[in-house]
Amino acid sequence: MTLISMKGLRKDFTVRVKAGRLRREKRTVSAVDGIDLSIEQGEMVGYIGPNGAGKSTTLKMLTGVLTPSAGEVSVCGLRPVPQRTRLALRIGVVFGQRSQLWWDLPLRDSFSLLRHIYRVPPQEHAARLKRCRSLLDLDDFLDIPVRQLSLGQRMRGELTAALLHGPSVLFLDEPTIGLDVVSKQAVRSFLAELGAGGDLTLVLTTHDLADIERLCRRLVVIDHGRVVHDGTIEALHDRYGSRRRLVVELDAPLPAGFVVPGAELLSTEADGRRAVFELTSSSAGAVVGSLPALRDLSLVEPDIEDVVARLYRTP
Ligand SMILES: Nc1ncnc2c1ncn2[C@@H]1O[C@H](COP(=O)(O)OP(=O)(O)OP(=O)(O)O)[C@@H](O)[C@H]1O
Repeated sequence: MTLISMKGLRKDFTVRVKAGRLRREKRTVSAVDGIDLSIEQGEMVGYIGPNGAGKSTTLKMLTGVLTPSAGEVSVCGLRPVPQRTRLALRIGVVFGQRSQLWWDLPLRDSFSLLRHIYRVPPQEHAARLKRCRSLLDLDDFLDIPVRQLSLGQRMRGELTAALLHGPSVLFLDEPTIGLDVVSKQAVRSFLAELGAGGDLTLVLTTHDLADIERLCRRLVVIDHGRVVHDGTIEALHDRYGSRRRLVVELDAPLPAGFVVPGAELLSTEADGRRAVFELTSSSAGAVVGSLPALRDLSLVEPDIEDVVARLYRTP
């Protein structure tokens, strides 16, 4: 079942730019420039792109914060702006930079207020909160006012707040921004656990590609407000010719002019006792089989950061 649909979605902003010492002229910025996309129930989609690509603007249109300039958008069968109140019951939203919690209240009280606002039956609320408390380790800071929480603690609170009414779709804008390694892992594991149920649909924007690798089967890359890739991470590697690397340690230096068909020797170090091959069409086994005096080896998977950086640079 399609839960999110965008057809020819556009958002133009009119901005005033300096055009001389005293003059300013109007210019139109197409933040989202004709996006067609549909997302099915249960999909976990990474929505990425360089700064200013239009990610937040898209999320704002999907969540009813911004009215599109043109095109159609529907989320859970609703039109986000005119049906915003009904939509709020079906979606959860976490914008990393903004809070939906009450700054002066302890987390526990924020959660209880949200139960009243969304009119969640007490048992349902209690069951969801229990799950979040255990998966996100909330108990140590449930009674502390939100303003005194660390960023990582607050983010765990934000995720809980976004889920207590049982939304079908979760929109996350940079949920791990500024978090330390441990908190990032806690947030990712929590989201992975939620996704494992197969019911929750998740749209995630992030500049941290480890979030995507850990969570998302599908990757949508946008640039200048347009979709430039829509597919799996593997498809991205295939498209950009990413290749695995084989690093070998040898007991004797690699013979001069050493060649293996289907692999390219990228570099040698330690007087030829360490060599790095890129596997073009050959298997690691074929290279290893032809190496003299092999002591140790490791295979390095292609790095998604490199591929995405190349994609961002492609005009
Ligand atoms: N309210 C606004 N008024 C004018 N221009 C805007 C407004 N909001 C966004 N823009 C412009 O629209 C473009 C897309 O911005 P958006 O915030 O959607 O990008 P983003 O992909 O989320 O970027 P980032 O990764 O930096 O958060 C940018 O050129 C931005 O300057």
